[in-house]
Amino acid sequence: MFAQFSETLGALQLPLRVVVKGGPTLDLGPDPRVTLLINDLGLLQEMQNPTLDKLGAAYIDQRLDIQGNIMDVIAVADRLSKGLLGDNTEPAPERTEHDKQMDAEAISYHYDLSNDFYALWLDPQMVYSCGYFRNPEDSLATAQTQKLDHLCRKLRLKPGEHLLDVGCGWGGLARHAARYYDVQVHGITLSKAQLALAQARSEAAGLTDRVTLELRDYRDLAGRENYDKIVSVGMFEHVGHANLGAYFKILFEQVKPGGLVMNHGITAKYIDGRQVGRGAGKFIGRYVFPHGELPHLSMAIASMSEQGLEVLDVESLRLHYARTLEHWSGNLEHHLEQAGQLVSDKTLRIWRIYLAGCAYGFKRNWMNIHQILAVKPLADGTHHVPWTREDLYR
Ligand SMILES: C[S@@+](CC[C@H](N)C(=O)[O-])C[C@H]1O[C@@H](n2cnc3c(N)ncnc32)[C@H](O)[C@@H]1O
Repeated sequence: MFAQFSETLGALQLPLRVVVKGGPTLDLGPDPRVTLLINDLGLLQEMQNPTLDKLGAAYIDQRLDIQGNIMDVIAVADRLSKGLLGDNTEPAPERTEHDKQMDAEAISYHYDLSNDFYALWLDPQMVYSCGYFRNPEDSLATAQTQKLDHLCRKLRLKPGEHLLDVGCGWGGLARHAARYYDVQVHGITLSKAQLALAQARSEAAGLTDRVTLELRDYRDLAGRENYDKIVSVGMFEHVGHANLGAYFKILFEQVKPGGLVMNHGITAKYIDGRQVGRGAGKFIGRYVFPHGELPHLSMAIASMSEQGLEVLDVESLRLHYARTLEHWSGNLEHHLEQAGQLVSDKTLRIWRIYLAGCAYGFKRNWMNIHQILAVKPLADGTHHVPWTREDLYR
């Protein structure tokens, strides 16, 4: 078994050392930077068909341990997987009918994990979405502040306006918009842990007169045309293809005529949803974001348009997200010991792979992220959005 394994993999010349527990050690190429410690011999057989979800699962289940820089580990795993399996793509994953209970459970699984754990590797504002790097060398904190401001500028926020933040996370955008743009923000989230900390932070910042945060599903927003502007950041990945139309319909109904809607979210590489990354998406769906779904940009735009939202502007921030994830992953790697005291070993293994793997995937164009700005036109079809983008960059 080991001879067959070494023959198949040796040809790939990977900078990889394989150490079999209680057995031999094998270098699969010169200068190994990554070591795989195989705790379960059965894995050698499975590694003849090394999809990334299988490799990830083996690590999570402790059948496999890793040594080396986590980014190198991901790169080597991908080379190994690609070397044996090629570039084949899988059909689109099965989509689920999302209901409120299913979504609440999925959100709680991910976001109610531990605020202290997230605080270890996010920026000080705890913004959990792609940053905006004016310069690739910007710090994470700078990039996140720039992103919050980029969104507020795109929304052309004016003092006294009412802003709905759908999926407000730990409230970073709500505080930024209230503090610097003097708007009234209503933020909703499905995570109890997020809400508690977001509320505490808005109280500590003395912003409770302008920031109202609550536990609420977007489907439970009451009334119509309550808001001048709506922003949704990193949330629509949880909506599901089946509910995309209903989601944008709610945003359309909630915004006043002439108001702007910003949808910032991750989008699929291919229109038909076929998967890239040899099982990477399967891993994310199984361990990280249950029932998460990525629509293609064209699908999001079509769905917004169908609901009456006129798309004005689209910006891809793909490489910004790769950089953001590199920061998150790097921060987590620097705090592994503390993290191990806050979450289980299994969770820590999952999040290590997820953050480094997504940094790798965004860099390689396995998925994208788009800010889509739309307007709900006035009754006569016009609107008052500036005729150029010049104001955004002044
Ligand atoms: C990736 S986080 C982004 C948080 C925040 N926008 C940020 O950029 O830091 C996704 C957010 O969407 C919220 N969310 C997901 N599904 C939701 C739903 N059905 N209704 C309301 N909020 C939801 C989650 O609770 C979480 O706050």
